[in-house]
Amino acid sequence: MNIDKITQPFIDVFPGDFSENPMQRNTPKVLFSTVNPVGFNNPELIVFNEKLSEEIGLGKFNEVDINFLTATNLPENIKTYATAYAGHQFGNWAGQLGDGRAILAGEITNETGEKNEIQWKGAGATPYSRHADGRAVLRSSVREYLMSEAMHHLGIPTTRALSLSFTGENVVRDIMYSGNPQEEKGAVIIRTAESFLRFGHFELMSAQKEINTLIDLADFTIENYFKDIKSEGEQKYKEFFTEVCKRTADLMVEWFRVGFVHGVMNTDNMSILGLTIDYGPYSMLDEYDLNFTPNTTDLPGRRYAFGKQGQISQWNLWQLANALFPIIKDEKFLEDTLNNYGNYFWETHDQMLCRKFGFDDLKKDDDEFFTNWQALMQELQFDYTLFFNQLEKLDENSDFKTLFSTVSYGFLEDSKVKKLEHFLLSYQLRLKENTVSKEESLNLMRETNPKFILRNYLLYECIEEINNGKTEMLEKLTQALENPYKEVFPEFSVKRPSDYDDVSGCSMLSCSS
Ligand SMILES: Nc1ncnc2c1ncn2[C@@H]1O[C@H](COP(=O)(O)OP(=O)(O)OP(=O)(O)O)[C@@H](O)[C@H]1O
Repeated sequence: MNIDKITQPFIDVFPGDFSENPMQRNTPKVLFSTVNPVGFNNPELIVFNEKLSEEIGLGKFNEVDINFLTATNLPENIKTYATAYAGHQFGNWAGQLGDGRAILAGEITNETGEKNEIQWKGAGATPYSRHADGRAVLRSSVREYLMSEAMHHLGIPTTRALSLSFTGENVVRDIMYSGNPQEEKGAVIIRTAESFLRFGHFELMSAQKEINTLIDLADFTIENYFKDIKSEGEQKYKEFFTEVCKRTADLMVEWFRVGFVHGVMNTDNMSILGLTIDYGPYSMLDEYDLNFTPNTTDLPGRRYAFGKQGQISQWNLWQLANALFPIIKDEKFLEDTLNNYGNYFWETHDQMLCRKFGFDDLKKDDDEFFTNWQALMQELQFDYTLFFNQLEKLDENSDFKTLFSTVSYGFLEDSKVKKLEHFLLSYQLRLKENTVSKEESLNLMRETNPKFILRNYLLYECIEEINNGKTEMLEKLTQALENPYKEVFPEFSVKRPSDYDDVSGCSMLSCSS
C-alpha cells in the first residue's frame, strides 16, 4: 500500500496539542491532539476493501500492511492525531467531546486529485476518551464495516470502510447494561471520508469563543469541500450554511428512501459534508413504523425514531446556526434558511416517494395518497422494502392477497385485505396519470427501491460466524450489498424470520460498542 503518500495538512493549519504526554493535556482551546495508537501484538486481517483502496490511491495490500491496518509500528511519515469536537446529545449540551476511539492517519490524494482522510476506529485511547478504553469490539466493527459499504452502494453519501481486523485482544463490554459484562473479541476498522468534520467541531470553537479558529475552520471547509462557493466575507458563510442545510436534507430523504434509522443523531454525529457517519445502534427498517428506534437508550423519548429524522436534523441545524452566529450575524437569514428547510425537505421527500411508486411527477393530490399509504403500512405491518418489491410485480392478473401477505408481519384478516384492495385500486388509478410508459415507470421503481438491505438479523448471523472463524456469510453479504438493486441471493429477500424478533442485536441495540 502507498502508506508513504499519506500527509497531515489538518495539523499544519489548526491549533493542536503536541505535548509528549497528551493524555495529561491541559490545553482546552485546540482542535486536535497528537496521540500514538496502542499497537497490537497479534493482529489478524478479516477483510480488506481492495476496490476502495485502489480508488483512493492507497493501492494493493501486502502482508506487511496488516501493521498499518491496525495502527501498529507506523512509519515516520504518519503523524497520528485525534480531533476535539463538542455536541448536543439527546437534546442537551454535552460540552467538549472528541475522537474517543478514532485516530487519524492523515489524508491521501488519488491520481485525479480527490482527497480522503484515513482513520482507525478502535486503535486505543485518546485524550478525548474520557474514562473509556478507546477500543472497539468485533460486533460493532463488523456492523460499521458492512453498513457503511452498503450505504455507499445504495448511492447514499457516507463514510466508507477500508479494512476490518482482529486486534488479538479481548475487550470487556456490557451489551444491554445487564450488570454482567462479558469479554468480546476486539477489532479495529479503518474508515475513510473526504472529511470527518462534524457540526460538533464548529460548536466547540464557537462555545470556546475561539472565533479566529472558527473562521479558519469555516474557510478550510469551504475551500476544500465546498469548492463551488466563490463569494467572500459573510456571504461566503451564508452560502456555506445554505449548502450544509441542503446536503443534510438530501441525506435525510435518502435515509427515508431505503429505511435507514441512524439511532443516535447527536450533533457530534452530524457530518458537515452531509455524509452518514457513526454506525452505532442503527437499523434498517423491517416492518414500516415511523415510531421505530433501534437504540435502547432512546426508547423513552424515541427522539431519534425513523419518522423523526427530518425534524431532528433541522433541530441539529439550529445548533449549527447558533455556532455559526459569530460569523453570520444576520439572524433573519439564519431563521429564514432554517424555516425553509422544512419546505425543501418535504418537497424532496415527496419527489422521492413518487419515484418509489413509479410516478413520473408529483401531483396535487399525492399528499393524501401518501398519507393513506403510511396508515396502511403501519396498520398492515408491511415490510418497507419488500412492499415496494411486490408492488413492482403487481398487474391485473396477479393475486394481490398472496403477493402481499408474504410481506406482512401480521395476519391479513378480511377487513385488512379490503383496505389493501382499496389502496391498490387508488394506486392503479394514480398510475394512469403518468406521462411515461409502464416500462419507464417500472425502471424508476427498480432504481429507487433496493432489493437487498442489510438487516440486523443478517449482520447478527455474520458476526456469529466471524466469531467462530468463518467468513462465508461475510463474503455473501458483501456480494449482496454491492448489488443492492438486484436479487443476488433470493434467500436474503425475505422478511425478518420470527426467531429473531426478540434477539438482542436483531431487534434492539445498545450503544455499548
Ligand atoms: N470505547 C470508547 N472509548 C473511548 N471513547 C469512546 C468509546 N466509545 C465511544 N466513545 C466516545 O464517546 C462519544 C460518543 O460515542 P459514539 O458512540 O457517538 O461514537 P463512536 O461510535 O465511538 O464514534 P464515531 O462517532 O467516531 O463513529 C464519542 O466522542 C466517542 O469517541
